Amino acid sequence: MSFDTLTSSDNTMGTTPGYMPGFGNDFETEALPGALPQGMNSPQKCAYGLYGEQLSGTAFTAPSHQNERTWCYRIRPSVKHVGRFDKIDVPYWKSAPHVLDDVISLGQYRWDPIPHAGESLTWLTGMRTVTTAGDVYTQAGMATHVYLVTESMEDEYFFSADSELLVVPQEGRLRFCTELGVIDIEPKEIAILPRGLVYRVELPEGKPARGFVCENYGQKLDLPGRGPIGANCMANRRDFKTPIAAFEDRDAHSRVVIKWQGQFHETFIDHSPLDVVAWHGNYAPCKYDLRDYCPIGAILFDHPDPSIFTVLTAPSGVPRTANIDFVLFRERWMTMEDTFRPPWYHKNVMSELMGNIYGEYDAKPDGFAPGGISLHNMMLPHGPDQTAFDKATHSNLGPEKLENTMSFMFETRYPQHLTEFAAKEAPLQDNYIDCWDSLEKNFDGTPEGNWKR
Ligand SMILES: O=C(O)Cc1cc(O)ccc1O
Ligand SMILES: [Fe+2]
Repeated sequence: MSFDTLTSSDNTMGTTPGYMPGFGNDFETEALPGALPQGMNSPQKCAYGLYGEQLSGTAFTAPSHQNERTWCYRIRPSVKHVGRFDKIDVPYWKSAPHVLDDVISLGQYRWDPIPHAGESLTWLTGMRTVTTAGDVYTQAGMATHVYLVTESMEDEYFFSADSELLVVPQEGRLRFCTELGVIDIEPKEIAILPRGLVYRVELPEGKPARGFVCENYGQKLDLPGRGPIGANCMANRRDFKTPIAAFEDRDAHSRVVIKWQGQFHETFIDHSPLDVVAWHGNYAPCKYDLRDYCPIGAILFDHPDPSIFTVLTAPSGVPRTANIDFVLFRERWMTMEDTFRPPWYHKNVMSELMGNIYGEYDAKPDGFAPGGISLHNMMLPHGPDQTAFDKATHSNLGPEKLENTMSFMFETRYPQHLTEFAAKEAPLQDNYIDCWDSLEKNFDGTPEGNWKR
């Protein structure tokens, strides 16, 4: 294994991150030989003069198959990475409950891609909350955001005590220099940043980046149970990648920003907090390539529920009713016979926020652009637009490959509330609901119906 260690003048944490395969594994990794204690967690004196420290992601007493924690061996303990806190304003990053009197969230909404604003924005200042759901104070619900990043964070670090972040890039690369190692992602990949993990976000190519974030206030994202599908397909555990240890021993005046109970706080220190030389455990960030997702689908007739495309799911406490399902609609074959193949018209007790990563989504060939977002809130009817309906009802149904398509859904049991940014600043399509305007009555009392097209 190669190690990315740094000199005190280096700010990059290496250029080629290394990863370990597996989802939720008990990993161990060291950036200096012998830095990781063997057979115990808390030796009287740690090698290299390091401090031992535990990062707990679940209650100490959580059932053992769910218990997550990581032991870090670091240059300074985390208490040295914070000082006194001052509240700061991060005006576009909102948390639930955030229900506005003059904004109507009841509706079907769609946005054009949110453009870069022409101002210099970091991961923190470039986060634009679109919806919030549930309640951050009680660790239930989520928020959805679009990030518009044009600048790397420099001598600035962040962690969210409120949430785990699921990051879905749509344009440009990102580098997460975290306490536990470095993760690079680009469009078609995702990253998961656990609650409490300190990191800095860089643009490794210096090019602006845009993408989507699902902020999970609740229990951690997990792989869905496959039930009768068995042990393979959908997202396979081995395809998730967790970074190897990397650290900085760097003295520089630095700002640490913490999101805690929906509010932002800053504190200043005189060194980099990314100083974990070795670690072991199962509470760690990871990345996943969405091209590794192996969809399971209908092979004779009918259109199954989209839950078959669940990549990750976060429980809510109500059995099989997710706080968040992350669902992927990617390239796949359509083979169903005598079937209306695109998503059916429906109303859903869950609320559905979708984003287009690239290409065309089969239910919305018109107007749902890459980078665009749609929201079909709890119990709001929706379904294919006129173009998709016409194709689905009149085309010959041979096997057809849906090519050049990758959209996703953040689905939650909680209704989603629009922020002021989403309702008033972002490029909301006023005419979105017109996409169903021309759907006609084909009913004429005869079994054949009166198909005008
Ligand atoms: O509304 C949508 O486009 C998402 C969706 C897709 C699908 O195949 C079935 C149901 C569903 O909500
Ligand atoms: Fe839907």
